[in-house]
Amino acid sequence: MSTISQQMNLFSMTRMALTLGPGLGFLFYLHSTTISARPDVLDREHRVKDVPSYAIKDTYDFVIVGGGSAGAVLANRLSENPYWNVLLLEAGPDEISLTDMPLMFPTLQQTPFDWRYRTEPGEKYCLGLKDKRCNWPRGKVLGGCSVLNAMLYIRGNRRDYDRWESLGNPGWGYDDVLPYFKKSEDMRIDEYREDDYHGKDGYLTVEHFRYHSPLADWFLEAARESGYEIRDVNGEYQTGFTLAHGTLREGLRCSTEKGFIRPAAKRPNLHVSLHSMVEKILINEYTKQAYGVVFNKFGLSKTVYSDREVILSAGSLASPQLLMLAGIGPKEHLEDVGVEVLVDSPGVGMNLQDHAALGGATYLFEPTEEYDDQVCSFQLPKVFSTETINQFTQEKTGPIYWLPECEVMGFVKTKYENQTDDWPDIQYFFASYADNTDGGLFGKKAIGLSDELYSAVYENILYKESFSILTLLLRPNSRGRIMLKDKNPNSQVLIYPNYFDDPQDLRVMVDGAKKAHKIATETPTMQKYNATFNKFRMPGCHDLDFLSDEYWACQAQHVTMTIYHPVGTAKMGPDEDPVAVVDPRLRVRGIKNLRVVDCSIMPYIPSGNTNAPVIMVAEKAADMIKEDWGVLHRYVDSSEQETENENGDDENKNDENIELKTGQRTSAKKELIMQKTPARRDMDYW
Ligand SMILES: Cc1cc2nc3c(=O)[nH]c(=O)nc-3n(C[C@H](O)[C@H](O)[C@H](O)COP(=O)(O)OP(=O)(O)OC[C@H]3O[C@@H](n4cnc5c(N)ncnc54)[C@H](O)[C@@H]3O)c2cc1C
Repeated sequence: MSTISQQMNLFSMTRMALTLGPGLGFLFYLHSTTISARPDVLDREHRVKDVPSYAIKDTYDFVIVGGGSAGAVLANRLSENPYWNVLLLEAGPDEISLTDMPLMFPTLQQTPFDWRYRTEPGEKYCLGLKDKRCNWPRGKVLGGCSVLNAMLYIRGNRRDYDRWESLGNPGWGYDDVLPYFKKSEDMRIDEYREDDYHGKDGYLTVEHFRYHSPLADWFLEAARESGYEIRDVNGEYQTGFTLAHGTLREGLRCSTEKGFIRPAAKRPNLHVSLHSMVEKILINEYTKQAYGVVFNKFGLSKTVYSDREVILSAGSLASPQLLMLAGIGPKEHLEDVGVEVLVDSPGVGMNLQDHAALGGATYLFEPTEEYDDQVCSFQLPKVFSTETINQFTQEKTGPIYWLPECEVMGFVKTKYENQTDDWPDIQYFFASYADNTDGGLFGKKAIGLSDELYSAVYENILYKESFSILTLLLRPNSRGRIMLKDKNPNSQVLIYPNYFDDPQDLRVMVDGAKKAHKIATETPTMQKYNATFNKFRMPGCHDLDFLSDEYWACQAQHVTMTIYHPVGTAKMGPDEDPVAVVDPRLRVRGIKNLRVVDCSIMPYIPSGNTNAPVIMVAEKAADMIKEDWGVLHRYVDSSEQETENENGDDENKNDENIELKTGQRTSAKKELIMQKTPARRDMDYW
């Protein structure tokens, strides 16, 4: 490093250290004012009560490990049956008021709500990040990643699910899963409420973000000028652009904790135990039957037994870890780390897929006079103000309801994709935010940008009006892997994402980034605001022609950003597939009474963000579990229900035993015929 860049680096670090105090001061003031002025955010009445250790029973029908996106859905749906007792074990705490606020999205990472994973270093990715390792945030909180995520509601493409089915997974085609997307959804965007692709009676509320900057309109207009449709990308067609749809209720985050657990929190047959780190799945080595778990709560080890099933919903990193620790995994690897092999399951931890993005594509622009008194892009000194806090606490408006990281989203096809097909291979996040606009306080820390890169690329354009575009690879060919570090359940797994292992992934990314660049610089709308690419180059890419294909590829390999969607590490598949870990009913092969229900089971990553898909997976899994245990469950969709009502039937006729009265929901759209079914035990195991 030259002396000039060393000095720049030192200046940058000192400046950040000096601005950290006021930044954190803002957060503290916002948090404390919200507590006193916004009881609706705290929602004390509906919050879950952590079951104390002494009240935890010895045995439950179902023990769910992990209260994240999927686990929360299961806890609700399984405890709909009043004859079943359900225990949900979550390693983290409950949400807090800051997690509700869309603007706070990047500030939640690298905090105690985040497991703070980091990938192993590689030669082809994350080269501009600290130690050449990417940060992989994962929610350690009730609601899991749905509490840390960017709230973007995207389902993926019809073809994704048809492909899952074609691999030998009956019941997972698009026409089968669409009813479950609809079942979970409480669509509140007026124009989509009555549409065939959306549901309005589910627990997961979907809205537009309440606050937008003028850039949102410019982005949409630029996309239109580039020939793209503005449409519902969760509807009949996916290719096109849209104002972001968010998992939001009244403008605030609708995590699965808020959506699914709060309405069920008062059911007597559901126990939720927080701060409960599951360390071991108990499996009878002779019968190969799962019968409970060992977990640690506040330093005390506790064992609970399951009468029916243990369900792993600990996410794509921890579920394969717990399987491997229980002796279910690739034989050689288990032997290497000294775990006794129970089932040689070569697919556990394999098939890791993630959406990698090309980060750092920053554009400067000049707003015209009419925007003089407006916040255009997110600029920390303008947005972190008492006025913003007052708007939030007193008027329920303002930038706290904003997600500058993605105002507009697009799905496009590169030259490598069939142009007549509606199966885009690239997704864009058009952001009225860039890493220079927060002075490095949050984004830099969350991604893990190196000090050297930050000072070289951003220090000269600090707090200037800027936007950025994230280009994301929707269907990577590269595959990564999760491995155990050792036998200790508290050790984090080793993550090898292997981004760009297949060179075609880099080619697709480059073509996608160039298309985005055209939208950003060659459309009349963007030219009106003189949008230009940040001229300060990536260290490591200096020698390459600026914005040549090689330069874009180099940038992708330096600022490689996870879009936080790891999937596939315990994939489902038919018996013939030797690396399928679970069957199409999500039962772990070779073990009885053990299922995996979370992102791990996805054989291929969906073409879009993964929260809505995993919620769909959990909704469907809950029905499969009910079916498998002889509990008839029929979901009646709205049209059928209306006919029944016209015939004079009481719409709540089967609901008297079902405690669904908390929250805003009615359970009128369901008909549940519950019967007490005996647990199937092959032997007495304790
Ligand atoms: C920063 C970020 C931004 C994202 N943005 C979006 C977005 O905008 N839109 C979108 O659709 N998706 C987004 N995602 C991805 C999406 O949220 C996840 O794919 C999804 O939430 C994963 O759900 P899951 O149920 O598989 O796992 P998780 O939600 O991760 O749930 C796993 C749960 O298990 C708990 N757990 C783990 N190990 C143990 C243990 N041993 N004992 C007890 N509990 C345990 C964890 O604490 C966690 O609560 C984002 C994710 C992140 C992290």
